[in-house]
Amino acid sequence: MSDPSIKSHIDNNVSGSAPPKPAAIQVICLGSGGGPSEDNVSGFLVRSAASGWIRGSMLAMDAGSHMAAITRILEQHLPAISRGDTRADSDGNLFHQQALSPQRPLDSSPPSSPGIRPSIPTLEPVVLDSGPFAGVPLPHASARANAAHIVRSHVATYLISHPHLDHLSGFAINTAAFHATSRPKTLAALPFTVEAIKRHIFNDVIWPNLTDEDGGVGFVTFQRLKEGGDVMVGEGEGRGYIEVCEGLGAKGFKISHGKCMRPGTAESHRGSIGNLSDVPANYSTTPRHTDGRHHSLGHGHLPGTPGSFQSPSVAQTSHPFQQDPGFAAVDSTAYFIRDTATSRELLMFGDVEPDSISVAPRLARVWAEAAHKIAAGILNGIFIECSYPDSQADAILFGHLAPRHLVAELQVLADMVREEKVIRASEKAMRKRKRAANGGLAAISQDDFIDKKRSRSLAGRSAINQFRRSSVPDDMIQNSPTPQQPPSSAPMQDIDQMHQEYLKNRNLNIATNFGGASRDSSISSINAGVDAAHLLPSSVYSDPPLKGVRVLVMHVKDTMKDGPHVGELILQQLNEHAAGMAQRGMRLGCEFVITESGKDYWF
Ligand SMILES: Nc1ncnc2c1ncn2[C@@H]1O[C@@H]2COP(=O)(O)O[C@H]2[C@H]1O
Repeated sequence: MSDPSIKSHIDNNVSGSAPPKPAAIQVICLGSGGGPSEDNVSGFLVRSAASGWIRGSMLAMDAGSHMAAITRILEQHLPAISRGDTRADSDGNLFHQQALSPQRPLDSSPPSSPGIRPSIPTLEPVVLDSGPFAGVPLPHASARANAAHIVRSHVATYLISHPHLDHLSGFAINTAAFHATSRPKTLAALPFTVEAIKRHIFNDVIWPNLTDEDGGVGFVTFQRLKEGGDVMVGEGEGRGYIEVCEGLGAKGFKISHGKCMRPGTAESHRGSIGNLSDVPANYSTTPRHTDGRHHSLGHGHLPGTPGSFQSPSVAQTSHPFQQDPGFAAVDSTAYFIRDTATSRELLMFGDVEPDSISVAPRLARVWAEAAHKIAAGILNGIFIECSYPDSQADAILFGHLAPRHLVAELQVLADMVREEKVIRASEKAMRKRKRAANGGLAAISQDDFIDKKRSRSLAGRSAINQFRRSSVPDDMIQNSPTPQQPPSSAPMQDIDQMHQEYLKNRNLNIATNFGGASRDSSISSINAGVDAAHLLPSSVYSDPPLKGVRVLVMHVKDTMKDGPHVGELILQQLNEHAAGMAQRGMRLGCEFVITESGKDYWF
C-alpha cells in the first residue's frame, strides 16, 4: 500500500552534501514522560514507511501510555469528531450524518426506494490527511473505536525495555481488548523482561494470565530475544536482527538502570551484578545465550544471573556507588531497530544511568555499536532518557540521566564515531591508492581482504573510552587531539603497513573478550587507526562527529509544579553543556529534541 504521508516527510538530517533521503522510519510518541502522572509515560509506535499501513506493521516500543494516547491523537486529527459536526457521539453512536467532513466519504448508495427499509449507512474507511496517523484507513466513527482498531490490526509487537510499570501499564491493561484480534500479540524482550512480566504481571493475581504459556488464554505470546542479536539470523549489516514486526528488525543490549539490593540480601528486583558484563566484547557476533525460547518460571535466565565477562572499566572507576558490594544493577535494554527496506536504524533506550556511576557500566558497549552505524550513515536517531535536570544530585538519580551525564555519554559516543570515521576514511583511501597503483587489478583482492577482516566490534576502543570517563562533562572533557595536516602524498607502503597493523590489532581484540583484552593491545589498536588518520585529509575531522544525529530526549519527570515544564530547562542545560564543549573545541554536532506525546518523528 502506498503511503501518502511519507512523501511530505523528508529527512533533513543527513550530513554532507548528499541529497536528502526520503524518510524511512516513523516514530509516534504516545507517552514522553517519566511520571509521576500516569497519563504520559513511556510509549512509542515505530513503523517502516516502506510497509505502509498494512496490518501488523507497527511496533510498540514500550507501552506505558498506549491505547488512550492513540485515542487522544485521533480526537485531535479526526475533524468529524473534534469539530463537533460529528456522526458519532461520545459513545460512538452515529448521528448528524449530513455534516460529515469531506475527508470522510459518505455512504454513496442511492436513496432507498419506497417500500424498502432504509439500510443503516455503512461507513467507509476514512484516511486522515494530517497528524501522526495520516494515511491509515480508519473504519469506525469514533476516535476510540478507531484507536482500538489501530491497536488490534496494526500493532503486532510490543518491544519492552524493562518491566517497570511506567513502560508496561498501558499494554497490560489493553490486553483485555486483545480477544478481538486474529492472532496473538507478541511481547518481545530480552529474557529478563519476559520472565519478570510473566511472573509478576500475568500471574492470575496482578492480572489474568492472558498469555499462551502455562495454561493462559493465548492473547499474548512471548518472543525472547537474544542479547546482542542472534548470529544465526540475517547477513551482512543486518546480521543478528530479529524481525519483530513487518519491515522492522531489532537487536537488544542490556543496560543498567540504577541499583538494587544484591540478590540474596533482600527481596529485590534482581539485576546484573556489578563488575560483571553479560556480553562478550565481540557481542556483535557472539551472543551469550544460545537458546532463549524455552525459559519458564523457576529456571532459566533470571534477572540477576551474573555474566562471565569482567569489564576492565569497573576497576578503573572511583565513584562510591560502584564500590558497594551490596548492590546489583537493575537491568534495562537499549534496542537498535532496523528498517529492512532501507537498512536504516534507530537506537531506542529504556531507562538508563550513566556508566560513570553505575555498579555495572554497560553503556559503552551500546555506544560502540552505535558509533559504527553513525559513521556508516545508517543511524541518525537516538531516543534516550534524561529524566531530571542538573539540579538532581547523583545520589537521587534512581538510575536515570541528567543533562550533565547525557552530554558526557554523548561525548564518549562522539569519540568513538570520530575513530570509526577515521578508520573508514583510511580504508577508503587505501583502496583508492591500491587501485591507482595496480591499475585496478589488486584493488579487488585488497577490498575483499578488508571487507572480510572488517568486524564491527569496537570493544578495545570502548575500553579506552571508559578509562576516560567521569560523571561530569568538565571532568571528562579531554583536550581534543589536534588534527595534523596530512602530507600531500603519503607513501603507499606506509598506509598499507599501518592498515595491516590496525587490522591485526583489531582482530586481536575481536578474538579476545573484554576481560582478556589487554589495555596495551586496545591502545595500539586505537593508535594504529589514529596514525593512519594523520595521512588522511583533515576533512575527516572537520565535521563534528554527531552531525546529522538527532538525540530525542524522553522520560522527563514532570515536577508537577506551576511554571514552565521541566523539559524546557533540560533542553536548555543540554544545549549549554554542548555549547561549552564546542567552545573548547569538542563540538558534538547533534540536535537535542524533547519528545512530546502526540508528535511524530521521521528518520
Ligand atoms: N529510593 C527511592 N526514593 C524515592 N523514589 C524512588 C526511589 N527509587 C525509585 N524511586 C522513584 O520510583 C520511580 C520508578 O520509576 P522510575 O525508575 O522512572 O523513577 C523512579 C523514581 O521516580
